[in-house]
Amino acid sequence: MIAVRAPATSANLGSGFDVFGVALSHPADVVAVERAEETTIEVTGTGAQYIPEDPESNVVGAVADALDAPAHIRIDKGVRPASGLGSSAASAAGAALALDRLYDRGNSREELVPIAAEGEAVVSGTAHTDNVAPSLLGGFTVSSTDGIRSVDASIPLVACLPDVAVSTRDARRVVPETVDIESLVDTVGRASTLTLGMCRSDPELVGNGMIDTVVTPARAELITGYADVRDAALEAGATGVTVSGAGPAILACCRTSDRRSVAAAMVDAFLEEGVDARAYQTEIGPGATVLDR
Ligand SMILES: Nc1ncnc2c1ncn2[C@@H]1O[C@H](COP(=O)(O)OP(=O)(O)OP(=O)(O)O)[C@@H](O)[C@H]1O
Ligand SMILES: N[C@@H](CCO)C(=O)O
Repeated sequence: MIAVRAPATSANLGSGFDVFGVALSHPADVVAVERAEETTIEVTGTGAQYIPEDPESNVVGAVADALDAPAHIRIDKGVRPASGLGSSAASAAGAALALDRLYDRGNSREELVPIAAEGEAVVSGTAHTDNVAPSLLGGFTVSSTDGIRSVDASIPLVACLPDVAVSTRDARRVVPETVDIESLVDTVGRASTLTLGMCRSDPELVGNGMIDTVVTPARAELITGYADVRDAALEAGATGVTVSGAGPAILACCRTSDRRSVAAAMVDAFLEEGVDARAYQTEIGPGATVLDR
């Protein structure tokens, strides 16, 4: 039996739609695999009741197929589904690494990224890699048409998750189909600033680079209280705020000294809108790890 802890992730970071992603130090899924004649799946943990155990519908079924690695797969969910925190990606990345090691397939983590992305296609309709890449590689990742690159960065974060669900499939429907040149120039500038900030582990630059005028305004409409929660986080010291992945989680970048008050301000602002929420005080962390058992 092999068990892997695969972390939650936050994709997009505002200006890097479908490109940027970060691994979060917590929460995480744990995926345990044992060889079997055919794939069966068992799911426990946060939101398990909303996750299918049928291999055709669960992301890990597609990963087992892609690796030709049938197994009994147990998923202990730490990352709530439809959260914007890469819940499906954590399971897919964990299964990819665990099954690869179980069957000695010898793939590198980079080679496992497109395999894990097969799982993402099952739930969102596209094999986007911006969540599975950080869950496998850790740090800050750039999924570009010319490859996937990662860099370690030390950045404190708050991921505030309201008690509502937004599916990635639905949130992709509101993404604008065209972009004007002014927005393009602004986005390239912000994304470049964010990348520099990651290389320097500078929360100020990362926060400035998270501003996005293209996708985030449309996605924010799907999240009750978004503007109030963003403003409360900025007032409490956040250096930048955006929708995490496809939402409804909201991601704030901050300095370590402000993280606790940013988290409290975000939860309170959601509560004022009548929405229960929990805040993860987290940071950029490592990729999936094989557990000693
Ligand atoms: N192993 C799994 N873990 C989580 N969700 C799964 C899994 N397998 C299938 N699903 C389905 O995927 C959907 C959740 O994935 P979705 O991409 O919408 O959310 P997310 O991964 O939290 O979001 P995001 O990609 O925006 O960070 C739910 O419908 C859920 O039933
Ligand atoms: N880039 C994807 C990530 C989903 O987590 C999207 O925003 O639709």
